[in-house]
Parts: sequence; C-alpha cells; structure tokens
Amino acid sequence: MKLNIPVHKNEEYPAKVVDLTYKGNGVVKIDDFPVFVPNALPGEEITVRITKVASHFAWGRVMAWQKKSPDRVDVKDKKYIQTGIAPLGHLKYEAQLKFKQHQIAELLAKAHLDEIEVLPTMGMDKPYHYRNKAQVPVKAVRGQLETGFYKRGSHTLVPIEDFYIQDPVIDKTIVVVRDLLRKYHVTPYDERTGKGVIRTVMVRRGYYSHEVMVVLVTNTKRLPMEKQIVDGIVTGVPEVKSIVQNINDKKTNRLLGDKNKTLWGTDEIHDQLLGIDFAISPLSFYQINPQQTERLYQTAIDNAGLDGSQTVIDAYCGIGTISLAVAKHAKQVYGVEIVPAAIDDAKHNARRNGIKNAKFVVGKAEEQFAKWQEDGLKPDVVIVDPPRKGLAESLIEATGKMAPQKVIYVSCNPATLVRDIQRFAEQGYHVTKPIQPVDQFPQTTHVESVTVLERTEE
Ligand SMILES: C[S@@+](CC[C@H](N)C(=O)[O-])C[C@H]1O[C@@H](n2cnc3c(N)ncnc32)[C@H](O)[C@@H]1O
Repeated sequence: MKLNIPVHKNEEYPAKVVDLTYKGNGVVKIDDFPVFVPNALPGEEITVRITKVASHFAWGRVMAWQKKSPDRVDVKDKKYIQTGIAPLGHLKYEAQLKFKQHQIAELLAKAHLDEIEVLPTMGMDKPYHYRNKAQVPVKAVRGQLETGFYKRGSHTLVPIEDFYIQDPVIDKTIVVVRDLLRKYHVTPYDERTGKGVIRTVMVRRGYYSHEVMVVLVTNTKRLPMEKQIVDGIVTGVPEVKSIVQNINDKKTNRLLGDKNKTLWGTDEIHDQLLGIDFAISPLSFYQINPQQTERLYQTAIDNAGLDGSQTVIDAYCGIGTISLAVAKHAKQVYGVEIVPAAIDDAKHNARRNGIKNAKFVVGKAEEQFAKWQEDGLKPDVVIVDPPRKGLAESLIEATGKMAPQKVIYVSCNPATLVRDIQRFAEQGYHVTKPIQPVDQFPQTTHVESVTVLERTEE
C-alpha cells in the first residue's frame, strides 16, 4: 500500500506548534501528519524544514519563528541544547513544572482515571547547579586535550567549562584537572585506535559534607606524571578528600573499569541523605540531586504513616536510602535490590549508622516478593521505587496476597505508573491521595512522583 505522506525532506512549511512530547520536542501537524521539532514550544508559529521522513511521522528543524511562546527563555548557551545537558532549558522553569504535572494528568485521563488529582510539581528554588556528580569524556579536539560533553547521538566532543546543571565546584575541579593533564602532556584516549591514556574524569562532591572525590579513568595501568598531577589537584581543589585512578583498558562504551587505585587521600567520601550518613566509593550508586531526593523520599515516608510498630518492604532499594531512613520509624524493614554491590553498600551503611532493623536481600524484586509471600511475611507498608519499566505484574499480585494496608509508589515514569495503578486496582488497591510530582532533574524531561495506594477492598 502506498502511503500518502504530505511532507518532503528539505522542504519548508509554515506551522503552528500544538503539543510538547514527553521527550520535550514540539509537535506540528501538516495535513494531520505529525512532525517532531526540537526547540519548538506549544503556541509558537514557525517555519519548519523537514529533516527526516518516516512512514507515520517526520522530524523537522525550526528555520524561523513568526510568533514565540511567552514561556520561552533564552538559552544561556546553545551547547546545552546541542549536547542534551538541558533539553528543556528553553522553557521557563514554572512551565517545566506544569509540563511535568500535566504529563501525569494526561496519562491518567487517557486511562479514564481523571478522578485522580495531580498536585503541582515540587520544584527547586534554584533549578540549576544541582548535580553532585560529573562524568566527562576527555578527547583531543583540533590537537588539544578537551573536557566537555558529547553532541546528542554522536561521539563528537563539545568542549564545555560551565555545565550549568552541575555543582560549580565540580565544574572548577574539572578545569583544574584538564589544565594539569594539558600541562603534563597526558594523552587523551582515542576510541578508534584504542591508544592514549585518559578516558574520563569523574568528580563527586558531597552536598552537605562538601567532600570532593576525583576519579581519573585511564586506559593504561600507569598514570604518567602521577605525582605532579596529584599534587596539582591537591593544591588546586582545597576540598578534595580522595583521588582515585580507575583502570578501564577495554574497548567498551562503559565509562568505568572494575579496578580502582587510590592515589591520594581516602577510598571513599561521605555525605548525608535524610539524616543518614552514606559512604560513596568510585563505583557506588548515589542520588544525583540530594536536595530533591530528600523531598521525594520524605514525601514517600511521610505518606507511609509509620509509628514504629510497622513492618515495611522497600522494593528496588538500591543502596537502601529509603530503607535506612524508614528504619527509625518502623519495627522492621526489608529491602530487595538486583545489584549485589548496591546491597553491599546498603549493609555497610546500615552498620555505620548503627541501624539493626533493616535486612537487605540481593535478587529480583518480583521473585523475592513471591518468596516472602510463601514465607508468610505480612508487611504493613510496601514502598516501591522501580526503574522506568515499572513493576512486574507478578510483584503486584504477590503484594495483593501479602495484603499490606498501604503501597507507596515512587515513580520515574508516569506511563508505567498509570499502567501499574490499573493493575493494583485489580488487587483491591486504590489511589487515596493526590499524586505528588517532585522535580528531581530540572531542565530535563524526567518526571518523578509519589503515589499513595491503599487497600480499600478485601
Ligand atoms: C529508581 S532506582 C531506586 C533507588 C533506591 N531507592 C536508592 O535510593 O538507592 C531503581 C533500582 O531498581 C533496581 N532494579 C532494577 N530491576 C530490578 C529488579 N527486577 N529487582 C530488584 N531491583 C531491580 C536498580 O538496580 C535500581 O537500583
């Protein structure tokens, strides 16, 4: 069957932007045919040039604006759009927060769940400079060693000094390291030839502790001019507590290798989340935006309604952030997580904080739920914080059988959240409070939220 496609590559059309996708692209319709246009906002009138045509949609680029949205802000630097550091950076922050709230509301409406209310998104007072971790590639650009970020969908490095959404101390640290690598002629890794020394610079900084960790990822066992570079970092970054070499000598897209060598200072740095002290080593997972993580998880914990007598399951517990914070308000907490290293960190952090009523298990949450159910475990509250794909159906069924009074759902994907709300209804659980979105990643399209489900049917 021949498809009737009304647009052609490289042709230009006048168009009105009618929507914004969940990925932050504007949508225009040309004879009802959808065209996705980056950097275009609803209400804008534009001239669009078609860049790519597929069978049911096309991509386009804005060539000119006839009318701009009142929600548009000037992007500080076009590099943030080119690299995808701030894909919503052209939208006013208040409009970003509404965009996130509406995304959940629209998906609920499509599922005929309009009766569930969605609260305004909890945002940040300063929605930039929030990231406590940077992983920047190092490459030769026109013969000079540069640090920066890749252009979207490519391995072309765009040199950047101010990353806008990262802690500025981290940005400064990267420049100090870059200048030392240049000064001592350390060669950047070349992924085509597999030659060169330095691949990536990773920097972490504790939000409360201010402790800085610098990780130099090398393609070689030895870091040339090690002493000079370490001395230069210690002098140039007063808050540094740990300098580590991570060896990654494989031809891979993975950023970090498995082997770490502490070159100076401690093996780990520390920071607090929800009053718990966490040890962070080079390979540990740790929340990227601590201020908003505290608000997101505190919302979840407050809604659990704990008084010290309850048994709580924290599914997809990662390094146990929620479990360890919940432990002081519960009788017993059980955490399950698929990554063994994260569970090691959770146990390590429980011991360091003197927490004895949290038990952590490595495994697939869906399988562990079936085991707990068979063992007769009767949690009062189940907290879930799954990855984007949401919950396995079997986990929802096992939850129904264990019959907790409440399920607190921390979600990073509204589409799977709405699907799972419908599946929970089949088990007798209904949303009893408005959903609370929390902006964990300002300037990006990520949408996090907390939903409270209660057992309303036997
Ligand atoms: C959104 S994160 C939760 C982070 C956690 N609350 C914390 O503070 O560290 C989702 C977690 O689910 C884990 N995960 C993914 N699939 C899983 C599965 N089938 N069973 C258990 N954990 C899984 C991931 O490794 C990740 O740590």
